[in-house]
Amino acid sequence: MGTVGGEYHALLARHDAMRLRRRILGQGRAPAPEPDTAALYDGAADQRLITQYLDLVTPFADLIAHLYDEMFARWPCLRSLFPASMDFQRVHLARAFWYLIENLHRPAEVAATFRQLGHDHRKLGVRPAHYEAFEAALCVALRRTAGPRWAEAVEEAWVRMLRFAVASMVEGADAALAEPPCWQGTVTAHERRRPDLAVLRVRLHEPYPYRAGQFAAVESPLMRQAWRHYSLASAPAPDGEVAFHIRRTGPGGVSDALVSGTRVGDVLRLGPAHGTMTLRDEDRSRDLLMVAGGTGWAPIKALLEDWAARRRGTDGGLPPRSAGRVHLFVGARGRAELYDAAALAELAARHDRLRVVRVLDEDIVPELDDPSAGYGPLAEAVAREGRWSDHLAFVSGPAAMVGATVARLTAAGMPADHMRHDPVPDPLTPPAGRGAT
Ligand SMILES: NC(=O)C1=CN([C@@H]2O[C@H](COP(=O)(O)OP(=O)(O)OC[C@H]3O[C@@H](n4cnc5c(N)ncnc54)[C@H](O)[C@@H]3O)[C@@H](O)[C@H]2O)C=CC1
Repeated sequence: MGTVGGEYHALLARHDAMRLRRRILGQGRAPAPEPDTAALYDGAADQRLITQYLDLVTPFADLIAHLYDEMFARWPCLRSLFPASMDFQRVHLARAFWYLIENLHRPAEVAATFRQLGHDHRKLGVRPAHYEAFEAALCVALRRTAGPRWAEAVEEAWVRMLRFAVASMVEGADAALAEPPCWQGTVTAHERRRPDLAVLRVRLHEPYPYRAGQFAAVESPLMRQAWRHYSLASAPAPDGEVAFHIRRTGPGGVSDALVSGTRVGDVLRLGPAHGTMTLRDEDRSRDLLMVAGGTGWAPIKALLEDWAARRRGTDGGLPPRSAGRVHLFVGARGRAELYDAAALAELAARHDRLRVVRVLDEDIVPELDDPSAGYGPLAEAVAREGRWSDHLAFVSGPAAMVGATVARLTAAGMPADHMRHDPVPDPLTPPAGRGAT
C-alpha cells in the first residue's frame, strides 16, 4: 500500500474514477434494489447481549489499546493511515463504540450517522479491506480484554454490530464517489489576531461545495492524518476562498500547527462540509437571533454574510424580499478577546436591520440570589435582553455556553425547532473547533 502520501491517494483516485465511470455507463440498466440493512438488522437483540457483558470490556481504554496493537502488528502498512499521535483517535473510537451500543435499538438512525462518517472517512484513504483487518483485530482485542468469562455469542453480536456500522460507512463512501475525497487549498492569508488565535484565508484548488454555517475537517501538512473540525468563517464566495478562525488550546496539536506553524503558501486539506446550522430560503423574512461565544463567532459570521447576500439578492437564490431583523450577541471573556471587532463594527454600520450586542464577562455582575446564575453571562444577557420565542435562533460557541443558551431560550418558551446549533455533545465527531489540540 505504500505511504498515505500522494502515490497512494492518486491510486485510490484512479480506482474511484473507474468505479464512477462504470456506474455512469451502467445507468441505462435498472439498478438492483438496495437491501434495507437497517430494517433487516435486529439491533435491539445485539444491544441487550453486548450490554449484558459490557463490564468485561469497559472502560474501553484497554480494548482499544489491544485493538490497535494487534492491527499494527499484523498489518504494519495500516499505521500510515493514522496520525503520529493516536490519543485523539482512541477517544474518537471509544465515542463511536459508546454511540453504537447506546443507539443500536435505532438502527436507521445509526445507519444515517455512519453513512455520514463513511463519507467523511474517504479523505483518510480507507478502503473496505481495511475494515476487515479492523474486525479481525477487534475480535482478538475483545477476547484478550474480557478474559475467560467471554462468550462466543457476545463476540458474534459485536461483529454484527461492527459489520452493520461498516456497511453504512461503505454506503456513505460509495454515494459520494462523484466528489473528491478531500480538497486542497493554499493559505493566502494568516493573521495572528491574538497570541493564541489566527484567522486564516484559504483558496481551494477545486470548487468546494458548502453552505454558510457548516464545518469541515482540516489537515495541516505538519500533522498528516490528524484532522480537526473548524467552521467555515465565510459564506461561499466566487473566488473560492474560505476563512477559518483557529484558537490554539495547547501545545503540539493541530490548532497549534495552524496558529503557530502555518504560513502563506502552505497547502491544507479539507474534508467535505457538514452541519445543519444553515439558513434556508424560507427563513429569509424571519427575525433572527444569533448568539456567538469566542471562536463560535466563525460560523455566525458566515451566516451573517449569507443573510446579507440573500437580502441583496446576490446569493443566486430567490429574489430579494424584505428581510427580517437580526439580533446578534457576541460574547467574550474580556475586551482583549474580541478578536474580530473591526468586522463586527463594519457589519453593524452597513446593515440597518442588524443590532449587535457585545457581552463581556467582566462587565457582568452576577446576581447571587438568581437561581439560574450558573448559566453563564452570555446566556443570561440574551435571556435578559428580549423575548425571543418568535425568532429563529442560531447558537455557536463553547458546548457549555450553547447548552446554557438553549436551556434559557427553551425556558422562555422557544420551541426546539426554532433553534439551530451543532449537536452538543456531538455523538461521534468533536464539533467545530472542539478537541482542537
Ligand atoms: N473555531 C471554530 O471554528 C469554532 C469553534 N467553536 C467552539 O467555540 C468555543 C470557543 O471557545 P473560546 O473562544 O475559548 O471561548 P471562551 O472560553 O473565550 O468563551 C466565549 C464565550 O462563551 C462564554 N462561556 C464560556 N464558557 C462558558 C460556560 N461554561 N458556560 C456559559 N458560558 C460560557 C463566555 O462567557 C464567553 O462569552 C470552543 O469550544 C470551540 O470548540 C464553535 C464553532 C466554531
